[in-house]
Amino acid sequence: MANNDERLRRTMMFVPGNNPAMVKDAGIYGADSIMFDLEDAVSMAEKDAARDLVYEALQSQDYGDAELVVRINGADTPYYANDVKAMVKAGVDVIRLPKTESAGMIHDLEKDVLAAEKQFGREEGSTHLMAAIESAKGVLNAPEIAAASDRMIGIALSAEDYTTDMKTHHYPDGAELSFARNMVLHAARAAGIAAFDTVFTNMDDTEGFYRETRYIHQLGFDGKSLVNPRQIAMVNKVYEPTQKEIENAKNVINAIEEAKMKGSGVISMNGQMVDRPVVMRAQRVMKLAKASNLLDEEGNYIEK
Ligand SMILES: CC(=O)SCCNC(=O)CCNC(=O)[C@H](O)C(C)(C)COP(=O)(O)OP(=O)(O)OC[C@H]1O[C@@H](n2cnc3c(N)ncnc32)[C@H](O)[C@@H]1OP(=O)(O)O
Ligand SMILES: O=C([O-])CC(=O)C(=O)O
Ligand SMILES: [Mg+2]
Repeated sequence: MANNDERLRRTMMFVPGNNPAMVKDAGIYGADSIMFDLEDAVSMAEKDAARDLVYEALQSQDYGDAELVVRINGADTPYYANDVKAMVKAGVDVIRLPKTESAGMIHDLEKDVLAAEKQFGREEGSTHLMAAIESAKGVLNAPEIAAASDRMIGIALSAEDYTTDMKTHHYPDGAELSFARNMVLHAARAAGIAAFDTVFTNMDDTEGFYRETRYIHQLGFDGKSLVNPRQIAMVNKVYEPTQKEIENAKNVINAIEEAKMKGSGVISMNGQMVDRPVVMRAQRVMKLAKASNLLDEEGNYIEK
């Protein structure tokens, strides 16, 4: 299993790498992961300046507990080699490869990252990777891509490019994304890594954003790529467990602890069987409850 480090990744916010104010303030909004973009948000003329800006920020800014991700330019561009070197040198947590179509692209990136880790004295294996799936070919190869490296922490569906490749666009009901979402999600789960849903670009359509987020939460995605800080609280709201779910999760965890002391791995609670999968779901509920500030010091539910 790859880097399934149990970190919560509900929100991965794109920050244009050429915007000094946005890069500087990116940590104040509370995203689980901050993703500096060197690719499509940055014009050709600004590629080198954006790389320098993000490199400096990674060295000097305090982004708290957020995971720091950089979307580099693809290997078929003249920017890729310098992007990889600079981001590894800066000690980024995760490199996101855009428009990934094969496991081979991840293997090539892995070699380049390892060479950079050696060159700059970084711990070997410390730079994690993720892939954006943005085409029919990428979707069909998603299982191999997700399992391509022990450095992989996740894969993301990127619907803007994907729907263009499929000769359609991102509709409100998302029917055109159904196959891709299910492929990406199954590929990620089979590889033991995170799955991220696509960006939602209409900032004024709050109801549409909630509808889409509730849907991908129900499917089982870890979270979404975002383009705007206003979307963070909305995603967190959807991922927030209810009081009933929290109380049930606590009861499950207490019951299984008691059962373990009696030497049993399965028990019945209020007539319902409690075994490993139920306990794992309960643990995830408690982690989400904690991240949503819904627990006091004793782990009891607190009304917000
Ligand atoms: C298909 C793809 O490849 S998507 C990925 C590439 N695209 C991007 O990275 C775009 C990222 N998003 C943005 O640039 C912006 O959110 C836009 C252009 C979509 C909207 O911008 P605005 O209308 O200014 O947004 P809004 O009014 O909500 O901004 C509020 C505050 O949040 C800041 N902000 C907005 N978006 C971001 C962001 N993505 N990262 C960091 N800060 C941001 C603004 O600078 C502003 O700060 P201020 O109050 O200190 O001035
Ligand atoms: O990765 C993303 O979510 C944004 C993106 O590039 C796309 O949708 O094409
Ligand atoms: Mg794209």
